[in-house]
Amino acid sequence: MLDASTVSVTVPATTANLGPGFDCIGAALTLYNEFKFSCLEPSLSLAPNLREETGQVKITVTGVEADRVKTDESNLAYQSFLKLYRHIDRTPPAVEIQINLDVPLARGLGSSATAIVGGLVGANQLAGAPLSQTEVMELAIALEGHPDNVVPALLGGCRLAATAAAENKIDWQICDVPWHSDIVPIVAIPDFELSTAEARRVLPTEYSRADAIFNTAHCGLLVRGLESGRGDWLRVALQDRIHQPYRQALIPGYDAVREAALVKKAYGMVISGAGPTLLALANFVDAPEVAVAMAAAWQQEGIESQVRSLSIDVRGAKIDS
Ligand SMILES: Nc1ncnc2c1ncn2[C@@H]1O[C@H](COP(=O)(O)OP(=O)(O)OP(=O)(O)O)[C@@H](O)[C@H]1O
Ligand SMILES: N[C@@H](CCO)C(=O)O
Repeated sequence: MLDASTVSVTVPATTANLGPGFDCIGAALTLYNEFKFSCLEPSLSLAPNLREETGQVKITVTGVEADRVKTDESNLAYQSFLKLYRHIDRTPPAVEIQINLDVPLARGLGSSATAIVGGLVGANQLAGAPLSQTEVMELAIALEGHPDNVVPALLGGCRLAATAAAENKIDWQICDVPWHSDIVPIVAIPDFELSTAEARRVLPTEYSRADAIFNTAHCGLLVRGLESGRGDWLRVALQDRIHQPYRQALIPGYDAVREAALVKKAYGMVISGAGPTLLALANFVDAPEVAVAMAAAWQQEGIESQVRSLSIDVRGAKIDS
């Protein structure tokens, strides 16, 4: 079989958790990274005994904070590319990867998920699409460790992921969460990074029954609030006791930015993913003032930020061959 030799994959940024949906809810945003894969040689056909990685890769990166992304074999998009070839028992082709970034790194906007999804989808396409979208999704979740960024990055929209018991592997149920068109996601992206690993280290390993009940109730209300666009529900729903109380201290200016957003009638403000980006949800009428207030509040704390009113991406990872 001769594979297509060039494929380009555009992958949206994502905002995970949305307050109470820690590690299970996320939404794709209209901000994108692009990954272009060009085979430098045709890929070899099924050859389980030739599975050593060739190590032949050339990576170039352009766009936002391009110099911060590794261009050697440890690059996450390339590692994900290799993972798919390993999974299908085929030798990966030598490849050139051109990455163009618009999603800032380590800010809580799913940059790592874009690299994982980009690498897996690109490899699958170059290999002639041997894996279904569900199989690609399962590999992506395994690589990232949790589903809330990679699932919406792959599928688009706002998604809730839950596991079902299965014999030898985790069986995922993915549910789309309708997002009312009046609700605008506003991201305030500060000029400092916070790695997901660091933001997960500060979390407890056990929680009280009261906190578990609190988040269960708020997560249910969040789903209905997003669907209906009801402000009274969203104002209550965007509260969390699983991760935000422990992470706020890692984000200087958190209280001031939240207060500024709420004064301008945002429904609520949460940490986007593992932070440090802060996400406010507001009615489209109030969104412009909320955005200005969040930027001003952070500036008063001596922190530069970029604040953007975005929309929900409904397409997910998009392939151009
Ligand atoms: N386009 C990319 N190509 C290769 N590697 C990337 C790319 N984008 C991100 N990464 C890798 O992912 C790391 C950031 O991952 P991390 O999980 O800390 O942040 P995030 O994914 O931006 O945030 P969050 O998971 O909270 O949304 C980077 O330091 C880099 O190693
Ligand atoms: N649910 C994850 C998202 C970031 O990868 C977290 O909050 O740690």
